[in-house]
Order: sequence, then C-alpha cells, then structure tokens
Amino acid sequence: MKIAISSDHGGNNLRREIMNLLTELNIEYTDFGPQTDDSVDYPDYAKPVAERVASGEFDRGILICGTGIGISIAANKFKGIRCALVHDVFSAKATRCHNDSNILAMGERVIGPGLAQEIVKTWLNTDFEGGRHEKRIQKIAELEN
Ligand SMILES: O=C[C@H](O)[C@H](O)[C@H](O)COP(=O)(O)O
Repeated sequence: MKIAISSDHGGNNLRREIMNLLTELNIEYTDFGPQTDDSVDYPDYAKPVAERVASGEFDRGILICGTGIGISIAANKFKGIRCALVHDVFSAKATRCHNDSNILAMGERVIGPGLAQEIVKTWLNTDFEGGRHEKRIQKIAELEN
C-alpha cells in the first residue's frame, strides 16, 4: 500500500510521529510537507495528497492540521475523495467498513500521538465491507456530477 501524507504547520509534529509509525510498519509513504514549521495554508497541503489519491497514484492519504477540520474540508472538494475526520478507534474502523474512506484526517491539537497511532493502524488494516454500503458510496459519487 502506498500512502501520501501532508499537514499544515498545526500538524507537523503529529505528521512526523505518523511517518515514524509508517516506517516501523514498513509501509511505503511519500511526504508532501511542509518542510518547515512556518505558518502555511492547509488547502495548499490537502491538494497534492487529494489529487494523487484521486488519480490512483497513491492508495490512501493521511492529512493532519490543528483540528483536522480545515484540511478534511479541503480534501473533500476533490472528486473521488472520501476524507474522514477521525479522533477515535471506533470511527477509524467504521469509516473503512462503511464509507471506504480513502483519506484519513486528524487534528494534532485534538488528540495525542498514542491514540493517533492506534487510529492509523486500525484505519490501514480495515477493509471496506461492500454489500449495502456499495450503493451509498455510488450515491456519493453521483453527488459529484
Ligand atoms: O482547520 C484548520 C486547522 O485547524 C488549522 O491548523 C488552524 O486553523 C491553524 O491555525 P493557526 O494559523 O492559528 O495556527
């Protein structure tokens, strides 16, 4: 699985923690920044990840900002993106099983690194259930047209 990851300045520390986790888990990822702690605008960092997940270049994306809210709103503007803002393990599992989410968003100012790591592991290891959820995903796609 190939992961694209980015954040804004509010998510830099948690992004580094999650990249360390991905390395430990031997999961391939590409970091789309930012490379400094300067203040930046989260839509600029949602864009490279959302575009590459939408195009299929990457299987999944992880986005982090202060709350996770702004960067998830921006990512969900891209056709084909189902970005889920998650701050608990139950939702991490549910959004894969039910929503087939392809980007995970989290807020560094909301949760600590330990919980974030559990969320990422659960989200990466849970498959979409399909079945009754298929037509709902299809209806989301129809809303994009
Ligand atoms: O939803 C937006 C994010 O939480 C941003 O990380 C946050 O708004 C950045 O705030 P500031 O510019 O005050 O660091």
